[in-house]
Amino acid sequence: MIAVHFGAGNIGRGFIGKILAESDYEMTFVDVNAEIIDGINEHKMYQVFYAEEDRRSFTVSNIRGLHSQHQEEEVVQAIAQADLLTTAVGAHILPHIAPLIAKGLKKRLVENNHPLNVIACENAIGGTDQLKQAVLKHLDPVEVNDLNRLIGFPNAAVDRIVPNQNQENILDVLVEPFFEWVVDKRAVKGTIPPVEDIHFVEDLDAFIERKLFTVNTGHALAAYSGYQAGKPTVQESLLDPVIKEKVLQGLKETGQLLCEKHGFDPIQHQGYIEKILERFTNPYLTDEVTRVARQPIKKLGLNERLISPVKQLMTRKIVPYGLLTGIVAALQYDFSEDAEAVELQKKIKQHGVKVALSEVSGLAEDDEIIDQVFALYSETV
Ligand SMILES: NC(=O)C1=CN([C@@H]2O[C@H](COP(=O)(O)OP(=O)(O)OC[C@H]3O[C@@H](n4cnc5c(N)ncnc54)[C@H](O)[C@@H]3O)[C@@H](O)[C@H]2O)C=CC1
Ligand SMILES: O=P(O)(O)OC[C@H]1O[C@](O)(CO)[C@@H](O)[C@@H]1O
Repeated sequence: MIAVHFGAGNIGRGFIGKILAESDYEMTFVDVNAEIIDGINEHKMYQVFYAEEDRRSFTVSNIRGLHSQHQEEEVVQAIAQADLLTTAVGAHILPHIAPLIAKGLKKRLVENNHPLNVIACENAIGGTDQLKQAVLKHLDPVEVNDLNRLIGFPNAAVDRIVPNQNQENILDVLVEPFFEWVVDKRAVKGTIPPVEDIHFVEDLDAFIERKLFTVNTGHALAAYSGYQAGKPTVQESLLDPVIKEKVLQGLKETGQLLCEKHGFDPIQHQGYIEKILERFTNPYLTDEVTRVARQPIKKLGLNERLISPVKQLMTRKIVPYGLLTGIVAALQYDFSEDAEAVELQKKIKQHGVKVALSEVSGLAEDDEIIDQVFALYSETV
Protein backbone atom coordinates (compact mmCIF):
# COMPACT_ATOMS: atom_id res chain seq x y z
CA MET A 1 0.00 0.00 0.00
CA ILE A 2 1.19 3.44 -0.87
CA ALA A 3 0.38 6.66 0.98
CA VAL A 4 1.24 10.08 -0.38
CA HIS A 5 1.49 12.60 2.45
CA PHE A 6 1.89 16.37 1.99
CA GLY A 7 3.82 18.03 4.83
CA ALA A 8 6.78 16.18 6.34
CA GLY A 9 6.75 18.39 9.44
CA ASN A 10 6.04 17.61 13.08
CA ILE A 11 2.62 16.02 12.59
CA GLY A 12 3.56 14.52 9.22
CA ARG A 13 6.56 12.63 10.53
CA GLY A 14 5.65 12.34 14.22
CA PHE A 15 2.04 11.26 13.85
CA ILE A 16 0.61 10.44 10.41
CA GLY A 17 3.83 8.96 8.95
CA LYS A 18 4.39 6.78 12.01
CA ILE A 19 0.84 5.43 12.07
CA LEU A 20 0.69 4.69 8.34
CA ALA A 21 4.14 3.11 8.27
CA GLU A 22 3.12 0.87 11.19
CA SER A 23 0.16 -0.28 9.11
CA ASP A 24 2.57 -1.30 6.31
CA TYR A 25 2.08 1.68 4.04
CA GLU A 26 5.02 2.80 1.96
CA MET A 27 5.17 6.54 2.68
CA THR A 28 5.89 9.18 0.06
CA PHE A 29 6.39 12.49 1.87
CA VAL A 30 5.91 15.63 -0.25
CA ASP A 31 7.28 18.89 1.12
CA VAL A 32 8.81 22.24 0.09
CA ASN A 33 11.58 21.85 2.64
CA ALA A 34 14.53 20.50 0.63
CA GLU A 35 16.59 19.70 3.72
CA ILE A 36 13.88 17.40 5.08
CA ILE A 37 13.19 15.77 1.71
CA ASP A 38 16.89 15.18 1.05
CA GLY A 39 17.27 13.77 4.57
CA ILE A 40 14.39 11.35 4.03
CA ASN A 41 15.91 10.13 0.75
CA GLU A 42 19.36 9.83 2.22
CA HIS A 43 18.49 8.00 5.46
CA LYS A 44 15.23 6.27 4.38
CA MET A 45 14.24 6.11 8.05
CA TYR A 46 13.83 8.20 11.19
CA GLN A 47 12.99 7.76 14.87
CA VAL A 48 9.91 8.87 16.77
CA PHE A 49 10.56 9.27 20.51
CA TYR A 50 7.85 9.33 23.16
CA ALA A 51 7.99 12.16 25.71
CA GLU A 52 7.78 9.97 28.82
CA GLU A 53 10.09 8.54 31.49
CA ASP A 54 11.12 5.52 29.39
CA ARG A 55 11.46 7.57 26.19
CA ARG A 56 10.29 4.66 24.00
CA SER A 57 11.50 4.97 20.44
CA PHE A 58 10.03 3.73 17.15
CA THR A 59 11.69 3.43 13.77
CA VAL A 60 9.73 4.68 10.77
CA SER A 61 11.09 3.19 7.53
CA ASN A 62 9.94 2.38 4.00
CA ILE A 63 9.80 6.10 3.23
CA ARG A 64 10.82 8.38 0.39
CA GLY A 65 10.61 12.11 -0.19
CA LEU A 66 9.54 14.30 -3.12
CA HIS A 67 10.01 18.03 -3.42
CA SER A 68 6.62 19.57 -4.23
CA GLN A 69 8.04 22.30 -6.48
CA HIS A 70 10.96 20.54 -8.15
CA GLN A 71 9.48 17.07 -8.64
CA GLU A 72 5.95 17.80 -9.76
CA GLU A 73 5.78 14.99 -12.31
CA GLU A 74 6.85 12.40 -9.72
CA VAL A 75 4.24 13.72 -7.27
CA VAL A 76 1.53 13.51 -9.95
CA GLN A 77 2.55 9.93 -10.74
CA ALA A 78 2.58 9.00 -7.04
CA ILE A 79 -0.96 10.38 -6.56
CA ALA A 80 -2.15 8.44 -9.62
CA GLN A 81 -1.01 5.21 -7.95
CA ALA A 82 -1.68 5.94 -4.28
CA ASP A 83 -3.96 4.04 -1.91
CA LEU A 84 -4.34 7.00 0.45
CA LEU A 85 -3.54 10.72 0.29
CA THR A 86 -3.10 12.75 3.47
CA THR A 87 -1.94 16.26 4.38
CA ALA A 88 -0.56 18.05 7.46
CA VAL A 89 0.68 21.35 6.07
CA GLY A 90 -1.49 23.89 7.93
CA ALA A 91 -5.03 24.75 6.85
CA HIS A 92 -3.86 28.03 5.26
CA ILE A 93 -1.50 26.08 2.95
CA LEU A 94 -4.23 23.82 1.53
CA PRO A 95 -5.09 26.21 -1.35
CA HIS A 96 -1.38 26.21 -2.32
CA ILE A 97 -1.08 22.43 -2.58
CA ALA A 98 -4.50 22.02 -4.25
CA PRO A 99 -3.26 22.64 -7.84
CA LEU A 100 -0.69 19.84 -7.61
CA ILE A 101 -3.14 17.47 -5.93
CA ALA A 102 -5.64 18.30 -8.68
CA LYS A 103 -3.06 17.44 -11.36
CA GLY A 104 -2.40 14.10 -9.69
CA LEU A 105 -6.10 13.33 -9.35
CA LYS A 106 -6.76 14.25 -13.01
CA LYS A 107 -4.12 11.75 -14.11
CA ARG A 108 -5.47 9.17 -11.73
CA LEU A 109 -9.05 9.54 -12.98
CA VAL A 110 -7.82 8.72 -16.50
CA GLU A 111 -5.56 5.82 -15.53
CA ASN A 112 -6.90 4.25 -12.38
CA ASN A 113 -10.46 3.20 -11.57
CA HIS A 114 -9.84 2.43 -7.91
CA PRO A 115 -11.37 4.75 -5.34
CA LEU A 116 -8.98 6.93 -3.36
CA ASN A 117 -9.50 8.86 -0.14
CA VAL A 118 -7.95 12.22 0.64
CA ILE A 119 -7.74 13.22 4.31
CA ALA A 120 -6.57 16.65 5.49
CA CYS A 121 -5.08 16.19 8.96
CA GLU A 122 -5.18 19.84 10.00
CA ASN A 123 -6.54 21.68 13.03
CA ALA A 124 -9.67 22.97 11.34
CA ILE A 125 -13.36 22.29 11.12
CA GLY A 126 -14.00 20.87 7.65
CA GLY A 127 -10.31 20.89 6.67
CA THR A 128 -10.78 18.20 4.02
CA ASP A 129 -13.85 20.03 2.64
CA GLN A 130 -11.68 23.13 2.24
CA LEU A 131 -9.09 21.10 0.33
CA LYS A 132 -11.77 19.55 -1.89
CA GLN A 133 -13.22 22.97 -2.76
CA ALA A 134 -9.74 24.21 -3.66
CA VAL A 135 -9.07 21.10 -5.82
CA LEU A 136 -12.41 21.41 -7.65
CA LYS A 137 -11.39 24.83 -8.99
CA HIS A 138 -8.81 23.07 -11.19
CA LEU A 139 -11.10 20.44 -12.75
CA ASP A 140 -13.54 20.58 -15.66
CA PRO A 141 -17.16 19.40 -15.23
CA VAL A 142 -16.48 15.85 -16.49
CA GLU A 143 -13.53 15.51 -14.12
CA VAL A 144 -15.66 16.83 -11.25
CA ASN A 145 -18.20 14.15 -12.01
CA ASP A 146 -15.56 11.41 -12.00
CA LEU A 147 -13.98 12.81 -8.87
CA ASN A 148 -17.30 12.75 -7.02
CA ARG A 149 -17.69 9.09 -8.04
CA LEU A 150 -14.22 7.84 -7.16
CA ILE A 151 -12.45 10.17 -4.74
CA GLY A 152 -13.56 10.42 -1.10
CA PHE A 153 -12.78 13.52 0.96
CA PRO A 154 -13.51 12.61 4.58
CA ASN A 155 -12.94 15.26 7.24
CA ALA A 156 -10.81 14.32 10.23
CA ALA A 157 -9.77 15.35 13.72
CA VAL A 158 -6.14 14.81 14.67
CA ASP A 159 -4.84 15.11 18.19
CA ARG A 160 -1.23 14.72 19.32
CA ILE A 161 1.00 17.43 20.78
CA VAL A 162 4.19 17.65 18.74
CA PRO A 163 6.25 20.67 19.81
CA ASN A 164 9.07 22.42 17.96
CA GLN A 165 11.92 19.95 17.56
CA ASN A 166 15.46 20.12 18.77
CA GLN A 167 16.76 16.65 17.85
CA GLU A 168 20.30 15.89 16.76
CA ASN A 169 18.98 14.26 13.56
CA ILE A 170 16.57 16.69 11.84
CA LEU A 171 14.24 13.86 10.84
CA ASP A 172 13.70 12.50 14.37
CA VAL A 173 10.65 13.70 16.28
CA LEU A 174 9.74 13.83 19.96
CA VAL A 175 5.97 13.47 20.46
CA GLU A 176 3.59 13.01 23.36
CA PRO A 177 2.50 9.37 23.74
CA PHE A 178 -1.21 10.23 23.40
CA PHE A 179 -2.79 10.41 19.96
CA GLU A 180 -6.23 10.31 18.37
CA TRP A 181 -7.05 10.23 14.63
CA VAL A 182 -10.79 10.31 13.97
CA VAL A 183 -12.18 10.16 10.41
CA ASP A 184 -15.68 10.73 9.06
CA LYS A 185 -16.79 7.29 7.93
CA ARG A 186 -19.70 8.64 5.86
CA ALA A 187 -17.46 10.39 3.32
CA VAL A 188 -15.13 7.44 2.61
CA LYS A 189 -15.24 6.12 -0.97
CA GLY A 190 -14.59 2.39 -1.35
CA THR A 191 -12.43 1.18 1.51
CA ILE A 192 -9.28 2.64 3.01
CA PRO A 193 -6.66 -0.13 3.21
CA PRO A 194 -6.52 -0.96 6.94
CA VAL A 195 -4.91 1.58 9.25
CA GLU A 196 -4.93 0.19 12.76
CA ASP A 197 -5.12 3.51 14.58
CA ILE A 198 -7.74 5.41 12.59
CA HIS A 199 -11.03 5.61 14.44
CA PHE A 200 -13.94 5.90 11.97
CA VAL A 201 -17.07 7.65 13.27
CA GLU A 202 -20.48 8.69 11.96
CA ASP A 203 -20.63 11.87 14.06
CA LEU A 204 -17.34 13.62 13.41
CA ASP A 205 -18.81 17.08 14.12
CA ALA A 206 -19.12 16.26 17.83
CA PHE A 207 -15.59 14.79 17.98
CA ILE A 208 -14.03 17.66 16.12
CA GLU A 209 -15.72 20.37 18.20
CA ARG A 210 -14.87 18.53 21.42
CA LYS A 211 -11.23 18.37 20.38
CA LEU A 212 -10.93 21.87 18.92
CA PHE A 213 -12.84 23.60 21.74
CA THR A 214 -10.99 21.74 24.51
CA VAL A 215 -7.44 20.85 23.41
CA ASN A 216 -6.93 23.77 21.06
CA THR A 217 -8.98 26.36 22.96
CA GLY A 218 -7.30 25.40 26.23
CA HIS A 219 -3.87 25.43 24.62
CA ALA A 220 -4.50 28.83 23.01
CA LEU A 221 -5.71 30.33 26.31
CA ALA A 222 -2.61 29.00 28.11
CA ALA A 223 -0.29 30.29 25.38
CA TYR A 224 -1.75 33.80 25.04
CA SER A 225 -1.99 34.28 28.83
CA GLY A 226 1.46 32.74 29.27
CA TYR A 227 2.95 35.09 26.68
CA GLN A 228 1.36 38.10 28.44
CA ALA A 229 2.93 36.95 31.72
CA GLY A 230 6.35 36.45 30.10
CA LYS A 231 6.34 32.64 30.43
CA PRO A 232 8.46 30.81 27.84
CA THR A 233 6.54 27.51 27.73
CA VAL A 234 3.03 26.15 28.13
CA GLN A 235 4.34 23.95 30.94
CA GLU A 236 5.58 26.98 32.91
CA SER A 237 2.44 28.97 32.13
CA LEU A 238 0.24 26.34 33.73
CA LEU A 239 2.31 26.31 36.91
CA ASP A 240 0.99 29.84 37.48
CA PRO A 241 -2.33 29.52 39.37
CA VAL A 242 -3.76 32.70 37.79
CA ILE A 243 -3.12 31.40 34.25
CA LYS A 244 -4.37 27.92 35.13
CA GLU A 245 -7.59 29.45 36.46
CA LYS A 246 -8.07 31.38 33.21
CA VAL A 247 -7.67 28.18 31.20
CA LEU A 248 -10.08 26.30 33.47
CA GLN A 249 -12.64 29.11 33.20
CA GLY A 250 -12.51 29.02 29.39
CA LEU A 251 -12.78 25.23 29.33
CA LYS A 252 -15.72 25.34 31.74
CA GLU A 253 -17.45 27.59 29.22
CA THR A 254 -16.67 25.44 26.16
CA GLY A 255 -17.58 22.37 28.25
CA GLN A 256 -21.04 23.79 28.90
CA LEU A 257 -21.52 24.33 25.17
CA LEU A 258 -20.21 20.88 24.20
CA CYS A 259 -22.35 19.05 26.77
CA GLU A 260 -25.49 20.99 25.83
CA LYS A 261 -24.95 20.79 22.08
CA HIS A 262 -23.59 17.28 21.63
CA GLY A 263 -24.90 15.57 24.76
CA PHE A 264 -21.49 14.75 26.29
CA ASP A 265 -21.82 13.65 29.90
CA PRO A 266 -20.61 16.56 32.10
CA ILE A 267 -18.69 14.29 34.50
CA GLN A 268 -16.96 12.43 31.70
CA HIS A 269 -16.22 15.73 29.99
CA GLN A 270 -14.58 17.02 33.18
CA GLY A 271 -12.37 13.91 33.06
CA TYR A 272 -11.50 14.73 29.42
CA ILE A 273 -10.48 18.28 30.48
CA GLU A 274 -8.31 16.98 33.31
CA LYS A 275 -6.57 14.51 31.03
CA ILE A 276 -5.84 17.32 28.57
CA LEU A 277 -4.38 19.55 31.27
CA GLU A 278 -2.10 16.66 32.23
CA ARG A 279 -1.01 16.42 28.57
CA PHE A 280 -0.31 20.18 28.43
CA THR A 281 1.94 19.91 31.48
CA ASN A 282 3.85 16.81 30.34
CA PRO A 283 7.27 17.40 32.00
CA TYR A 284 9.08 15.55 29.21
CA LEU A 285 7.97 18.11 26.60
CA THR A 286 9.10 21.69 26.16
CA ASP A 287 6.35 23.46 24.27
CA GLU A 288 7.06 27.12 23.60
CA VAL A 289 4.13 29.50 24.03
CA THR A 290 5.04 31.07 20.69
CA ARG A 291 4.39 27.76 18.86
CA VAL A 292 0.98 27.25 20.42
CA ALA A 293 0.05 30.94 20.03
CA ARG A 294 1.27 31.03 16.41
CA GLN A 295 -0.86 32.62 13.67
CA PRO A 296 -3.26 34.66 15.83
CA ILE A 297 -5.17 35.84 12.74
CA LYS A 298 -6.00 32.25 11.86
CA LYS A 299 -6.85 31.46 15.48
CA LEU A 300 -9.27 34.42 15.64
CA GLY A 301 -11.21 33.11 12.61
CA LEU A 302 -14.99 32.62 12.67
CA ASN A 303 -14.87 28.80 12.78
CA GLU A 304 -11.89 28.65 15.07
CA ARG A 305 -11.19 27.71 18.69
CA LEU A 306 -11.99 31.10 20.29
CA ILE A 307 -14.64 32.93 18.27
CA SER A 308 -16.76 29.89 17.33
CA PRO A 309 -17.51 28.72 20.89
CA VAL A 310 -18.11 32.34 22.00
CA LYS A 311 -20.56 32.86 19.14
CA GLN A 312 -22.41 29.66 19.91
CA LEU A 313 -22.56 30.47 23.64
CA MET A 314 -23.77 34.03 23.04
CA THR A 315 -26.53 32.64 20.78
CA ARG A 316 -27.54 30.62 23.85
CA LYS A 317 -27.57 33.88 25.88
CA ILE A 318 -24.43 32.96 27.82
CA VAL A 319 -21.62 35.55 28.01
CA PRO A 320 -18.36 33.56 28.32
CA TYR A 321 -15.99 35.99 30.03
CA GLY A 322 -13.12 33.49 30.18
CA LEU A 323 -13.11 33.05 26.41
CA LEU A 324 -13.66 36.76 25.77
CA THR A 325 -10.62 37.53 27.95
CA GLY A 326 -8.70 34.96 25.91
CA ILE A 327 -9.63 36.82 22.73
CA VAL A 328 -8.28 40.02 24.28
CA ALA A 329 -5.00 38.22 25.06
CA ALA A 330 -4.84 36.94 21.47
CA LEU A 331 -5.37 40.50 20.19
CA GLN A 332 -2.46 41.62 22.38
CA TYR A 333 -0.11 38.89 21.12
CA ASP A 334 2.70 40.95 19.62
CA PHE A 335 5.53 38.44 19.10
CA SER A 336 7.74 40.12 16.51
CA GLU A 337 8.83 36.84 14.83
CA ASP A 338 5.25 35.82 14.03
CA ALA A 339 4.17 37.43 10.74
CA GLU A 340 0.46 37.22 11.64
CA ALA A 341 1.06 38.78 15.06
CA VAL A 342 2.88 41.66 13.40
CA GLU A 343 0.09 42.09 10.84
CA LEU A 344 -2.57 42.00 13.55
CA GLN A 345 -0.80 44.63 15.66
CA LYS A 346 -0.51 46.82 12.56
CA LYS A 347 -4.24 46.50 11.88
CA ILE A 348 -5.06 47.37 15.50
CA LYS A 349 -2.78 50.40 15.42
CA GLN A 350 -4.16 51.65 12.10
CA HIS A 351 -7.86 50.89 12.49
CA GLY A 352 -8.51 50.18 16.16
CA VAL A 353 -9.50 46.95 17.92
CA LYS A 354 -13.09 46.79 16.69
CA VAL A 355 -12.24 47.04 12.98
CA ALA A 356 -9.23 44.76 13.32
CA LEU A 357 -11.22 42.05 15.11
CA SER A 358 -14.07 42.39 12.65
CA GLU A 359 -11.64 41.97 9.73
CA VAL A 360 -9.87 38.90 11.08
CA SER A 361 -12.92 37.16 12.56
CA GLY A 362 -15.48 37.98 9.90
CA LEU A 363 -17.87 39.24 12.60
CA ALA A 364 -19.82 42.43 11.82
CA GLU A 365 -18.34 45.50 13.48
CA ASP A 366 -21.49 45.95 15.55
CA ASP A 367 -21.60 42.30 16.67
CA GLU A 368 -22.16 41.97 20.42
CA ILE A 369 -18.98 39.88 20.69
CA ILE A 370 -16.91 42.77 19.35
CA ASP A 371 -18.51 45.14 21.89
CA GLN A 372 -17.78 42.74 24.75
CA VAL A 373 -14.18 42.21 23.63
CA PHE A 374 -13.68 45.95 23.16
CA ALA A 375 -14.92 46.66 26.69
CA LEU A 376 -12.53 44.09 28.18
CA TYR A 377 -9.64 45.23 25.95
CA SER A 378 -10.16 48.88 27.00
CA GLU A 379 -9.85 47.89 30.68
CA THR A 380 -6.35 46.56 30.01
CA VAL A 381 -4.81 49.60 28.28
N1 LIG B 1 2.04 20.18 16.05
C1 LIG B 1 0.95 19.80 16.65
O1 LIG B 1 0.96 19.51 17.87
C2 LIG B 1 -0.33 19.65 15.93
C3 LIG B 1 -0.52 20.19 14.68
N2 LIG B 1 -1.72 19.96 14.02
C4 LIG B 1 -1.94 20.47 12.69
O2 LIG B 1 -1.07 19.79 11.78
C5 LIG B 1 -0.76 20.66 10.70
C6 LIG B 1 0.77 20.71 10.55
O3 LIG B 1 1.30 21.22 11.75
P1 LIG B 1 2.80 20.92 12.17
O4 LIG B 1 3.21 19.58 11.71
O5 LIG B 1 2.91 21.25 13.61
O6 LIG B 1 3.56 22.03 11.32
P2 LIG B 1 5.03 21.94 10.68
O7 LIG B 1 5.37 23.34 10.32
O8 LIG B 1 5.94 21.18 11.55
O9 LIG B 1 4.80 21.09 9.34
C7 LIG B 1 4.20 21.60 8.19
C8 LIG B 1 5.00 21.10 7.00
O10 LIG B 1 4.32 21.50 5.81
C9 LIG B 1 5.32 21.87 4.87
N3 LIG B 1 4.76 22.71 3.84
C10 LIG B 1 4.47 24.04 3.89
N4 LIG B 1 4.03 24.47 2.70
C11 LIG B 1 4.04 23.40 1.87
C12 LIG B 1 3.70 23.21 0.51
N5 LIG B 1 3.25 24.21 -0.26
N6 LIG B 1 3.84 21.96 -0.02
C13 LIG B 1 4.28 20.95 0.74
N7 LIG B 1 4.63 21.07 2.03
C14 LIG B 1 4.51 22.27 2.59
C15 LIG B 1 6.37 22.57 5.70
O11 LIG B 1 7.61 22.68 5.03
C16 LIG B 1 6.41 21.69 6.93
O12 LIG B 1 7.37 20.65 6.79
C17 LIG B 1 -1.39 22.02 11.03
O13 LIG B 1 -2.63 22.11 10.36
C18 LIG B 1 -1.63 21.95 12.54
O14 LIG B 1 -2.73 22.74 12.92
C19 LIG B 1 -2.72 19.19 14.56
C20 LIG B 1 -2.57 18.64 15.79
C21 LIG B 1 -1.39 18.87 16.59
O1 LIG C 1 -1.52 26.29 15.71
P1 LIG C 1 -2.10 25.17 14.99
O2 LIG C 1 -1.91 25.18 13.52
O3 LIG C 1 -3.48 24.86 15.39
O4 LIG C 1 -1.22 23.87 15.36
C1 LIG C 1 -0.57 23.75 16.56
C2 LIG C 1 -1.49 23.11 17.52
O5 LIG C 1 -1.05 21.89 17.97
C3 LIG C 1 -1.54 21.72 19.28
O6 LIG C 1 -0.48 21.88 20.15
C4 LIG C 1 -2.03 20.35 19.58
O7 LIG C 1 -3.13 20.03 18.79
C5 LIG C 1 -2.54 22.82 19.41
O8 LIG C 1 -3.07 23.10 20.59
C6 LIG C 1 -1.82 23.89 18.72
O9 LIG C 1 -2.56 24.99 18.50
